[in-house]
Parts: sequence; structure tokens; C-alpha cells
Amino acid sequence: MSAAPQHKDEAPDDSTAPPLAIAGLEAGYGARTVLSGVDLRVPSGIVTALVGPNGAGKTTLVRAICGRIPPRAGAVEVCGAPAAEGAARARIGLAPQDIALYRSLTIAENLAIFARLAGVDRARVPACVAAVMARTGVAERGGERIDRLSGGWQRRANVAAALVGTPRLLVLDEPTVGVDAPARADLAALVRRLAQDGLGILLITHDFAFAEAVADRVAILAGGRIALEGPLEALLASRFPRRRTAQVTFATTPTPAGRRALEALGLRGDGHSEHFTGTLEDTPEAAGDLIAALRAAGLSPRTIALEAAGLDALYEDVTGESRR
Ligand SMILES: Nc1ncnc2c1ncn2[C@@H]1O[C@H](COP(=O)(O)OP(=O)(O)OP(=O)(O)O)[C@@H](O)[C@H]1O
Repeated sequence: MSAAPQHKDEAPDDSTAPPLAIAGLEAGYGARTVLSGVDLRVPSGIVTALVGPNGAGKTTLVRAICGRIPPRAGAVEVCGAPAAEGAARARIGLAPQDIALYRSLTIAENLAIFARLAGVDRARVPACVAAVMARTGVAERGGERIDRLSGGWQRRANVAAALVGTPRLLVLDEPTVGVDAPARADLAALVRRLAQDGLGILLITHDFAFAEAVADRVAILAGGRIALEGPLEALLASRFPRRRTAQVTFATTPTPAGRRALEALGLRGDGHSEHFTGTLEDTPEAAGDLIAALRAAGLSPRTIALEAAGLDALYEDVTGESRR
């Protein structure tokens, strides 16, 4: 990361401190407590994916990180500074879920505005814009209006805007919304590159495939705290040793009796869907045994897949919510 101060608010930070350190955070609104003891650390060069059910408090956590709501207890530090302080805010780049760009302006024009807002000296704005465009790979579209760009390019531009102040912590809030498959791969490569550059990255997402593709670590927010955190592979190995995820789909929603039979086999759906998931012992007979058990229950699935357990299995195990 560039160490040269680029703008007036850029206070020197404690470069040995992690980009983000949250300890015992309690936060909420009025009488409502949303976060009740969140501990989370995002080191430099690491992508941490934060997942959690709707309403778990992910947005509230982002607000606390950006210093927009004060901790009721505990601490949120960005590069060693309390989140409410200017030195912390100057070190955070937030790419919000809603694209935060002027739609009728070009990428370069947007970045120039954000650079000025971040306090970059007028004379240094063109160099800053060029550097950010090169870093995020948007230079080839720099002269195009935001509203003429695809979802993928808009998301990239949104990330570029978050980087104009040379942050050490990048917060990506649902960066794959509206992005098609090829552009998702490009976005994943960009996120990995930014982490390799040394940024600490907090990725808030419902897109588990993207999280699995880019994250070094995952954190599951549930019940007001981080219920589980660590490298995905290690978490899977400890939670599901020799387990496989079973995905079973039906042409139509099974009857209540069929659903009860599926539940007895350890397969859960969301109540309305044709998709059921569960985890099974990873044995050579697992597939055959499952097919036989489904037949015995009078169920004829359209597809059956046995996969290595992934983030969705972990999420379901921790939150009790099915992702399918
Ligand atoms: N400004 C607010 N005032 C009062 N309550 C709020 C406010 N913002 C959020 N909440 C409540 O706090 C809880 C957590 O909301 P939050 O938006 O942080 O969850 P989330 O995990 O981001 O959800 P989603 O995945 O649906 O975006 C919810 O019950 C929500 O209704």
C-alpha cells in the first residue's frame, strides 16, 4: 500500500495495528440491541467474508465500523484508531451495496469528485484518478457514463471510488448484486489482487459461491455475535469431518408427508421449495443408500448431488437456516 499521504485528513496510522479490530462490540437502535458482543479482526492482506441471516446486523456492523453509530460497549478500531475518529475514517474505503456513483457522469469524473471529497489536492487529482483506475482495471472504460455500463463495470467503478483515499480497510457490501457470471470472475480476481496488495478486506455477502472463491476466512454473524470465524477449510474439516452435502431437488414441492420423510433422512428445505439439503457420512455407499431411502419413502427426486460440504452447510449448521 502507498504510504505517502495524499490528502489533508490522512493522519499517520499505527501500521502495526490491523486494519480492523472489533472487541466486545454492543450496538443497536433505541431499546433494540442488535449486536451483543461482536469480536472480529481483519488483518492486512486477508479477505474475510461476513455472512449472516437477514436482520442479523451486518449493516449495523458496517455502520459501527464507519463510525456512524457509537458502540454501547466494546471497541471498534480501524488501524488502531477508534472508528469515530477522522484517522479511522480516512483509512476505510466503503463500497456500499447501492452503487454510490453519479450515474450521468463518467467513471473518471466520479473518481475525481471522490478524490476531492477525500481531500486530495486539486493538482494531484488526475494522478490519483489514473492510479485508482489502473489499480482496479477500469481505465479502459474511464470515459464512459455510469448509466451506460453493465452491472459488473458499475461494481468495479464502485470499488474504485472506495479506493481513492488509499484506505487500508476495504469494506465491500454485496459487491456481486447485478453482476453476471463472467464479470463475477473478474470481480473475484480484482478482490484477490487488492488483498495481495495488502488491503484488509471485509466482504459482506449473501453470495456464498463468491465468498468461497475469494475469502481467506469466513465469519458467521448470528444471535448478535460472530458465532463462528476462521479459514473455511479448517472450519469445514472440524465441523464436517468426512461429511458430504446432499442436494436433492424435486419436480414439484413434496407433500407434508414427503417433507417429514426427508427430514427424517436429515434433509431440510425452506418449507416451500423443491430443494432440500443435508449432510451425510462420506462413504462409498452414501449415494446408493440415499437413493434407496428416498425410494422407500415413496419419493422420486429429479436430481441428487453429493458434494464436499461448503459454506452453505456451515451456515445452515450454525444458523439453522437453509440457503436453498
Ligand atoms: N435505523 C434503524 N432503526 C431501528 N432499527 C433498525 C435500524 N436499522 C436496522 N434496524 C434493525 O436492526 C436489525 C439488524 O438490521 P441490519 O440491517 O443491520 O441487518 P442485516 O444483517 O444487514 O440484514 P440484511 O441482510 O437483510 O441486509 C433488524 O432487526 C433491523 O430491523
